[in-house]
Amino acid sequence: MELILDKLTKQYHNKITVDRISLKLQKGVHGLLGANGAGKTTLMRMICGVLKPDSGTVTLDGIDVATEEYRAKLGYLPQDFGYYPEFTGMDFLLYMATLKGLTKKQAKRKANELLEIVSLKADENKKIKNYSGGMKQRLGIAQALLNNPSLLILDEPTAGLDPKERVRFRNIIAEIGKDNIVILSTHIVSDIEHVADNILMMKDGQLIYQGKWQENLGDLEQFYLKQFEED
Ligand SMILES: Nc1ncnc2c1ncn2[C@@H]1O[C@H](COP(=O)(O)OP(=O)(O)OP(=O)(O)O)[C@@H](O)[C@H]1O
Repeated sequence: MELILDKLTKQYHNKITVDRISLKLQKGVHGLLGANGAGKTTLMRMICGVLKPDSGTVTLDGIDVATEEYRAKLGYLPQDFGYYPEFTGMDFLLYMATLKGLTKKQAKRKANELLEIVSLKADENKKIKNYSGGMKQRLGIAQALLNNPSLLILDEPTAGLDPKERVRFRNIIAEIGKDNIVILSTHIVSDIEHVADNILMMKDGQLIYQGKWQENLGDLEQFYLKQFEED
């Protein structure tokens, strides 16, 4: 399994938001770090095919991002994910499963399985408006997993989670990353430090670091802060 970005570029007005990013990613958890405005969301939206690049390509095992075949392999939790407050967790997953083309029987089976994985089984009949931030995020991950994606994209998924939720979240992500490609963006180093197999660091639309974090470079947090200090 391989995700390939080739000179991916997006410009808004006079500002290049994503600047010729080329990358090859295999299975594992990839942590995308960058300050607010670095271009993370723009990059992720292009990887998900919801935003068309000005130039460059995105392919998963040779399949182009603009195809139905690619979409079938993709799971996406956007930053501004809209939940339906009056739905229960179970209803929401069944609804999303229908949108993704699962039959009623498949939907039921999958929803049950995922609620178990994200530890929401006991709360499946509670309305989402009564869920905590962490519970909503876990439900968001569950909906992204409905189609057994081999590529999972999570945009700032840890925003608003308390420390306990963060740990729980990390464990879920690590498990999924064993067999799939997971890309997760954040501006908080500690969110990915212990879970990411690979670090991607973005600044002003460019990748300034890519690879396993090398201990000889020192502390990741210090390195990260230094990159953004110079501005
Ligand atoms: N639709 C748009 N029109 C104009 N400018 C945009 C648009 N989307 C993003 N930008 C600009 O592109 C830059 C990068 O935005 P982006 O959301 O990709 O960054 P980010 O790293 O995800 O930051 P954040 O964590 O704040 O979401 C910002 O300067 C933003 O104002």
